[in-house]
Amino acid sequence: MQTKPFRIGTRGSPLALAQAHEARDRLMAAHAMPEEMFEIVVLTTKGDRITDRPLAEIGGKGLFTQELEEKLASGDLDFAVHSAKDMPTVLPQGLHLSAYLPREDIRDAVIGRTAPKLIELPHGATVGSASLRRQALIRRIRPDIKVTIFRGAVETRLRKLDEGQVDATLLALAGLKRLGKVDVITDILDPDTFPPAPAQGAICIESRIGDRRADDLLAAVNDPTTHDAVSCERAFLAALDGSCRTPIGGYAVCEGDRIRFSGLIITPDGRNQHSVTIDGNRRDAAALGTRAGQDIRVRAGSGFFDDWN
Ligand SMILES: NCc1[nH]cc(CCC(=O)O)c1CC(=O)O
Repeated sequence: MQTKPFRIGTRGSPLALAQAHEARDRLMAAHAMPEEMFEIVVLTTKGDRITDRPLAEIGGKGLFTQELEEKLASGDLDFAVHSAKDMPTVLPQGLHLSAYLPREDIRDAVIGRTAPKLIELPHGATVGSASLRRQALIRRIRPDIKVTIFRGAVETRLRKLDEGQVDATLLALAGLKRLGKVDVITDILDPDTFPPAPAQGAICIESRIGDRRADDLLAAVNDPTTHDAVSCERAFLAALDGSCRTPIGGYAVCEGDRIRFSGLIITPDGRNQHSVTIDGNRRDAAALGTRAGQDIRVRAGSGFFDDWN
């Protein structure tokens, strides 16, 4: 019987802590283990420290994960808990995403101050968001809207909105639910017209490849439906661009042994886009995502990516 507690690494934001606690609670329940068997270890990442510049500018993917992954690789941590949406498509050698907790709602939520819905905002209104995808999708509906960079923890963004810095902001419904803040939401966006980021709403657990003790423990909390859907979405992202500089949206839905995926790429001004829908057997989830990404890549041509990079 193992007696040394498992060390679970997480960032320190309220959302990250809520996710780490959810992971620990599910592990305790699945294995009838006491709380003392899990130690939550809080680390600060580069993405947490730099809050005044767009993520794509600081260096894109990996900003929220590098410190955790170093400690995971060195054996200082047994697992790291992340928003799957923040994970690079390529992980450091020796690490893998070994479990996905049951997914929360995948949709984006609007928190409107001067109007509840995007289409009702005043002409020339300002929306705060640092996400290229949200920026592009907003401009597709409302080219007159100004999107300004809006970063920081969910609480910080809500405070800036309250102070009147912007007319509205967009946040993942999943994060607001996990923080118990759904009361601020004024509208929820349809994923078919406003596709979420790949892996949005999913919590993943990263561990060392070949760590049998970790694998045995994590298998009991893995949700196969979330695993397959997110694997498909991440493969789509990987086939297109891992750099975080291209607005990409898409989501997969599993039904029985089938999976259906819809995705798009769109220019930041919202004027040009290519979309794809594909379905197949759940067994081939990742291959379907890859094929969808390659299909879009061929149709868009390299010029589509060069135009603004
Ligand atoms: N990029 C930051 C980030 N990473 C995960 C979430 C929300 C939770 C999730 O999507 O699972 C957020 C904030 C947001 O987009 O509102």
